Amino acid sequence: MKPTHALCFLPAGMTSEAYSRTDGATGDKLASIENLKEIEFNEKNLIIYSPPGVEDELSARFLYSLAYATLRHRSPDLISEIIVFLRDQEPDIVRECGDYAHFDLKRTVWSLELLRQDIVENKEFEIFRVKSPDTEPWNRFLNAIVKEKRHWFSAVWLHADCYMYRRIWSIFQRSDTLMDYDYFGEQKMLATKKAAQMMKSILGTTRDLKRSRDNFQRLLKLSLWGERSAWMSEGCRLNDLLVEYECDLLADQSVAVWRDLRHAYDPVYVDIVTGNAGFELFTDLLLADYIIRSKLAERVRFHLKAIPWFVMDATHKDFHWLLDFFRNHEFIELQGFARQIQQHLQDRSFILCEQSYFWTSAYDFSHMKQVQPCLYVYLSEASLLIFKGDLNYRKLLGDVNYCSTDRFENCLRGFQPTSVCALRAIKTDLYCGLTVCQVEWLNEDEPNWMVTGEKAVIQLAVKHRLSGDIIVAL
Ligand SMILES: O=P(O)(O)OC[C@H]1O[C@](O)(CO)[C@@H](O)[C@@H]1O
Repeated sequence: MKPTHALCFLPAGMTSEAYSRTDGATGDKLASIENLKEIEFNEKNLIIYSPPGVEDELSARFLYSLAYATLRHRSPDLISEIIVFLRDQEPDIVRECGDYAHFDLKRTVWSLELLRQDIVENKEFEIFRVKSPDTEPWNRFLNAIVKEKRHWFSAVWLHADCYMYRRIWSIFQRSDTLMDYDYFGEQKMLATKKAAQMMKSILGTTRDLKRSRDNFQRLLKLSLWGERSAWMSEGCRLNDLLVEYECDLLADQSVAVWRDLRHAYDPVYVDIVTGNAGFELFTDLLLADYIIRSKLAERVRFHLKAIPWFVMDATHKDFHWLLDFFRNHEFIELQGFARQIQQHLQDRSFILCEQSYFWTSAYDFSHMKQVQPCLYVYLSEASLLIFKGDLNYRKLLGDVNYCSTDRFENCLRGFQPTSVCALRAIKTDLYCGLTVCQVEWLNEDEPNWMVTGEKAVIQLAVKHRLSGDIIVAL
């Protein structure tokens, strides 16, 4: 069942009556002018005054949707925040990137302002002109979108979201001095530093955990909840928190994941398509370390992002930065963990997969077999493929507004190189695999529950690999 989002995502400052009564006669004058502007924008851009229907693709063309609220407010705000950040950090950036960065920054800020304006005015998507390894595939993707879906507010939301992050990156690619600069790097590093104490105490609690179903579930759940900020607060205890979070798990197939892994044929590989950097990446490493030490698999392979992505996503650079951070930290527990990871990398029980731009394309995963067959085959060598986070979940479902009770495996639309597990803290109005009425009950309690990241799911679609059968026929 799908919820009605009628009251959840009204644009800021707007009442539901304002939509039904457009005369603006009541209330404060300024608010009415704002309301009128919104109405004008909506009419000009053919915004539909309803939430998406079942099996519609999410899009900002639906007024009552998170996509609309994001494109109308959050995305332009995010670009403004980058601009403010660049201005504040100019002296540091010039120190890091060289004197000429001063001039490049001016041009970069100007281009970011234009991009912001593009979104605000609902312009058409443009093809990319700056040469990068993924320019051609991106342009092929953009050229294949039907004309009516090439604008920010008419596009599939997933496409618009990914396109925005790729556009931001391409602005930085235009200048020699800033092309390697990670504009989200500072946030990722600060968050990691804040979490050091917590990571130290978790390492203390999880050291030498024996192979058991309970311990596996504990580490899987830790990796799921890895981005919750409560972890950072002083004095919180791992087991207490995991117990407290249990009631926020709307679907929990962790036992099935354990069973699937235990019965997998050799050689057992587990692939993790990571989400956020910092503390969340630390929890992924902890899970991977446990998988190797308890001999559940002989190899864990990590897929990281090739470019700065959705603010906190982990890139290869973030991975190496985290290792250095641990190595040089005053806490001996963190130093020890760095040595352990280094050892896994050396003996190839941990593999950092070759950088793939597929993860930072706008393709949903059902297109992988056709667009990136080598990656599909590579993933099919694994016995278990774990996807972290909300964005990966949207890519699994192709941003299709499935009925919330539809089975997870039926919503993957053919993408199943192997057993697929989603560890997802819910941040978007998109779900499947839930029980009847679960969404309605949650809506009654708190209409915005689906954007807070407080509820989560562990879901699994099993695909058994036959013994010795590593390569999947395309
Ligand atoms: O870091 P995560 O969990 O992948 O979340 C990214 C999500 O954040 C959002 O920007 C919404 O908060 C979505 O567009 C996206 O799905």
